[in-house]
Amino acid sequence: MNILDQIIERKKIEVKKAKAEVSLTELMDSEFFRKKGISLKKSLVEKSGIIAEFKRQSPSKGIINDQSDVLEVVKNYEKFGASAVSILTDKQFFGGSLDDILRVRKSIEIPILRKDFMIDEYQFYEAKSFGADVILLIAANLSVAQVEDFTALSHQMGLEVLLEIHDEKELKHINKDVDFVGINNRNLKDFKVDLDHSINLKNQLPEGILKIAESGIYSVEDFKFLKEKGFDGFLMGEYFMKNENPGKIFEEFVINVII
Ligand SMILES: O=P(O)(O)OC[C@@H](O)[C@@H](O)c1c[nH]c2ccccc12
Repeated sequence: MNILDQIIERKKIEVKKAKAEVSLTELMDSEFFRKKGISLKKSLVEKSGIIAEFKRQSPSKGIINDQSDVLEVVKNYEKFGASAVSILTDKQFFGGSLDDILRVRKSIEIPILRKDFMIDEYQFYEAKSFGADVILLIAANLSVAQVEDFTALSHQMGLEVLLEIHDEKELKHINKDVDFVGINNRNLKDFKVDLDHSINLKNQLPEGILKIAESGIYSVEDFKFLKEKGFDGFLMGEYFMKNENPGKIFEEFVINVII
């Protein structure tokens, strides 16, 4: 079984457990459930375009940073111009939790992307109730019909949708309602990173859709290359998180790419 399949198997068990512990009605009782979300569409064009990620560990890299405090890091991401923050909420493989979102929600005003493996409607209620504004759908583990249904459900709740694809056969998952298409430069099955492959795929996207380059952006040159090729947004995690002070590295990076 590849790692993505392992994650999904585990996720099914987690969702089942969460459902037994907290009902949908309880989730819908949250103050955030009734609040309007903060739009990434707007902030993507108005700010740096960078969606800066908080990620403690990953299956491909092991521990990346288990010392930094989520609140301190995302406040700095916001302060120095991030368009949004991405927070990994998978515990088993990425060391995160929904509580990380809850903890920071009231302290920042930029959108929060709940980064997880969405397979069940319940998780969308969770995302909204813990204060997320955007959710990720990964084409590699969803059917075309699931992407459509989950997009409709997200919009009903006021969540924006980032659909992640990695190869040509996933182009069919794109529908006119998704808010952003992300191209993952990293293959989630073998972890290989290839920026040229992403440019190739980007050229096959429908016109007018907001395009986000994801993963493996490890230098100012990588960023500038992808920007020049027409990406509107840039999802970056490890480059910042592998340092003791991710917010400081973010600040330096933004200064370098803006000049
Ligand atoms: O740390 P990186 O290489 O900058 O990548 C960030 C982000 O794109 C990556 O964490 C990611 C992209 N898609 C995912 C899906 C699941 C988990 C993680 C991801």
